[in-house]
Amino acid sequence: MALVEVKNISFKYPNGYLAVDDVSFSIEAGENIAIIGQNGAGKTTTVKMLNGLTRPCSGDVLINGESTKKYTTAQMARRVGYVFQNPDDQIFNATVYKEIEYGLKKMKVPEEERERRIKDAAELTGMDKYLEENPYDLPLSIRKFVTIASVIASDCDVMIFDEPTAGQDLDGLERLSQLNCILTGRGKAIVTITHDMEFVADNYNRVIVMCQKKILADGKTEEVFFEKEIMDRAMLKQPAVVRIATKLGMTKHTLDVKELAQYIRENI
Ligand SMILES: Nc1ncnc2c1ncn2[C@@H]1O[C@H](COP(=O)(O)OP(=O)(O)OP(=O)(O)O)[C@@H](O)[C@H]1O
Repeated sequence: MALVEVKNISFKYPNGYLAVDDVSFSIEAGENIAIIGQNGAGKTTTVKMLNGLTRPCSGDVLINGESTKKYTTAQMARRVGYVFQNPDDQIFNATVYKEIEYGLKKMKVPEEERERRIKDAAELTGMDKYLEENPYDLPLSIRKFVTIASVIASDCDVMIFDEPTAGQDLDGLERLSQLNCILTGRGKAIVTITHDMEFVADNYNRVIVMCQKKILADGKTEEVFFEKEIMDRAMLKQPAVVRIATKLGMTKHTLDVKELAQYIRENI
């Protein structure tokens, strides 16, 4: 049984706009998935239905085989954590420590366990040096890690990151890569919405391409990225390694720059 099963979900906003149309996919524990697509494709609306922030108008989302219809949004937050695109939609406590602790107190996690989880999440995200700071005295890129730390501390099975790479420097991107590895190693499923195709090529085994409210492709990253027609239809730019390999006529689909360099050395 898959950890998450999304079955034919659709969603219409109150103004009647259909934002997601009959979308289905499943997620296994330990999977690392990027959801990509142009602005307005329906990515955020789709992932919000995974944790109950938005309820499907039709279809269903099952977590560990159980329909999310039975759960309140608060109950869902224990299973599926969501890091908003804009951290300022999420942060409201006076210190980083209290911000990470907030959800744990709500979940009535005992004090000792709370402290252990806060320490772990803060160390993983590099927030350990900011614990007594007011989040709003920190730059946006760091505030994003404060919200990531809160979700890590909540220890959900599924963690959704909406545009985590936006505004991050190389250090932030490397930290995100490490987090992906560590969290999937712990059996967490990571679902990331991003417009950063280079980051996807380097970090995700599977991509879901959304286009005009529907899923256009769902498969191994190297296979999908080499399908120029799909990438063009979704208005997505292929990462540099794919464009170079294609121009060179390399038959093997690789996203590995070292492998591409070796091919060039041996063949050109
Ligand atoms: N509250 C709302 N009311 C009406 N329409 C909305 C609302 N929120 C989003 N939409 C519309 O739904 C569509 C899908 O939005 P969504 O945010 O899911 O797309 P997205 O793929 O995540 O885009 P982006 O990459 O820009 O975040 C867009 O056309 C958007 O304008």
